[in-house]
Amino acid sequence: VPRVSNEINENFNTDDEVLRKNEKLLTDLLDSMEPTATTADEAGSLASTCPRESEKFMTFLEDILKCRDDLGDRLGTIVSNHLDEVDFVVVGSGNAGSVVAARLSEIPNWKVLLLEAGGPAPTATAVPGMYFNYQNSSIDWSFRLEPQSNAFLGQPNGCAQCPRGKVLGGTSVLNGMMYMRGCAKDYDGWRLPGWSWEEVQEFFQRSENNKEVGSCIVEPGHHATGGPLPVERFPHQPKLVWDILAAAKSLGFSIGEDLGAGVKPGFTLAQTMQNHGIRMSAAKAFLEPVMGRKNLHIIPNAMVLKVIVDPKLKKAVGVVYERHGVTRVTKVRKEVILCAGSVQSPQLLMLSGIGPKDHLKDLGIPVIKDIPGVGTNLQNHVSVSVNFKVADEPATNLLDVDAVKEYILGRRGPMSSTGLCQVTGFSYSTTGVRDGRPHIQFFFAGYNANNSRTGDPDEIAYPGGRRFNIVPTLLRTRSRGVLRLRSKNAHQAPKIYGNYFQDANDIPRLREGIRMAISLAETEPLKRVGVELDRTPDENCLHHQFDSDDYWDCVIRQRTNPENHQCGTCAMGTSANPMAVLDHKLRVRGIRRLRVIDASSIPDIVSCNMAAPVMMVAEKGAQIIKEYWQPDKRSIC
Ligand SMILES: Cc1cc2nc3c(=O)[nH]c(=O)nc-3n(C[C@H](O)[C@H](O)[C@H](O)COP(=O)(O)OP(=O)(O)OC[C@H]3O[C@@H](n4cnc5c(N)ncnc54)[C@H](O)[C@@H]3O)c2cc1C
Repeated sequence: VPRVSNEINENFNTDDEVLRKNEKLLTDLLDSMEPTATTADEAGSLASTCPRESEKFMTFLEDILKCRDDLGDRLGTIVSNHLDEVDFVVVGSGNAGSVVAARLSEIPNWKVLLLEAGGPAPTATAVPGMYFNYQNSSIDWSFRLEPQSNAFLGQPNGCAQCPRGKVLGGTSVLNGMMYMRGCAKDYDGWRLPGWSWEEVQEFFQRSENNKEVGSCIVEPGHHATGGPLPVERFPHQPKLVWDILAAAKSLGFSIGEDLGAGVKPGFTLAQTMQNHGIRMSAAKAFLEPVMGRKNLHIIPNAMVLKVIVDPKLKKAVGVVYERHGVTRVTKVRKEVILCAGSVQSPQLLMLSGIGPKDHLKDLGIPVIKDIPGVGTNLQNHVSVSVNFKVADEPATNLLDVDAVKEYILGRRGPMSSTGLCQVTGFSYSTTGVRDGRPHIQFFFAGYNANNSRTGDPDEIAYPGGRRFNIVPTLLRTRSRGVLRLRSKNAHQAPKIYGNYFQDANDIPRLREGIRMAISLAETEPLKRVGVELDRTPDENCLHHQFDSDDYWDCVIRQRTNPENHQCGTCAMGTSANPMAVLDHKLRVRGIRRLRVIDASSIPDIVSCNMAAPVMMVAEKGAQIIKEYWQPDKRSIC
């Protein structure tokens, strides 16, 4: 191995002959490992996610990755035939749908059909270093927000992006894998029976296989080891990660918080939803191990067009879906469960005649149930990216041949992590109430091993030195967005109005986050390694003095970054709340046999990333369904 590694290092460049030679060396190297099978048909190639000049190397890399069957999506190899009638139809295989389908199919005499609009996950999505590659690719719905007069002004056409996974595993195939739960006040504040922080812990833990129980990052009593979802820190950290944590410590923040035990002010390395350097999407964690179940049927590339609701009985009786141009109907004996996410669950309800009656009438959709709250209450975190540089550090490529070998041979090295994205921090703002819920979260981005032209360790990825970003993020904003149908065509993306910065406190508070990010960069541990604010002014804010409050407010409006934590568009609520779409058992109000279980069901956004909370909702939702249909068996599994 060392001999081959050295030769490749010495010789690697874009020259065809050398490339072929190195290919052979790596092939020989790989041949000495266990033989592996190739994966099923894939939605998008790795090379297509990179600039054209990287095509040769990235194609080569993808071929190597495909040699490892621990990376591929085995789910895509099994495609169910159409079924006329089942017990449950689950729509969408994302963070929620994978959990719901896996849990319901634990009951052997329940026939469960999972319909997913996307196909199998491309092999390289399993590589944490490729975290950013697949946004805006063929497995991303690539939604866009409607333009606003005071936000994302610098984005093309004033439209911000809203990535969502269109693939088996949904957005859990695109996300940053960070695992965290929010804090007690978040859930207690929902004021819904059965959903307090204390009551939902059981459902977080049901999913979890925490591989670091007993380590300093895992507080005793909050975690479990028996679930399908591996949770642990990445095997690799760039050195700057430790400098950032030292910097936070020097500002008085605690370090090494357990984000599963309840987020609080402090900085830490997040535990992540991966298994020693392999992304564990919800599909991979929950569905792959049970894909042999005879009663679990999965149909990828099946786009649900609407739920069929009996208008007299007010009862869901089935779904209409389309696959490869053919439209089909599947009926249900028990329930339809929408797990299509915050954008498409409300879209599907409205397409099915359930939503604000005036809006439906305007589009010529027959109204079956007037529920004004459908599509309202859209909540999200909002952030802005601040650029820093590491003076004098050349931005050499982190994806080189050594990195490939380290990953292929041991699932270690820069490809086995998301670089700086694994660090996060929480803080109160100086003006907000300190009630246990932090106001600002910090994300970081940089040091990703995700693209290379040549695989040469000396290749410069970005001219002008190493760059990274600190991304202060508002966790508690009172601004609320709305989602409306563009037309009654299910293939047309709905209109998403984010309505960011409606609340007058939001911009000053986000500016405070920017100031905190700059203070972090000015601490001794980061100054020592050459970190400094990138003082290249934003070209749209040149009319303000750099670093003045007005300048940063302008940057916030230009470079507004809607986070990826959209929720609340089919919110649970009590009968006293006229805008509630679901009751506390996730049932659509006034319609029988129809539930929504996903991020859209969450009534009030939690103080952190959303994947683990969504999976908790799914675990609890599945339990509620089991108890309803099997009232004599209260604790199955
Ligand atoms: C770039 C990015 C980074 C993120 N990073 C993190 C992170 O590090 N940690 C974290 O906790 N959270 C993170 N999140 C957020 C988290 O991933 C989402 O909140 C979560 O995945 C939402 O789960 P869901 O089940 O509601 O929806 P999704 O996972 O989006 O699932 C919805 C599924 O339904 C399918 N579908 C939709 N419409 C139809 C239809 N009509 N017919 C059939 N199928 C349909 C979709 O294709 C999709 O598979 C991130 C999100 C993004 C976009």
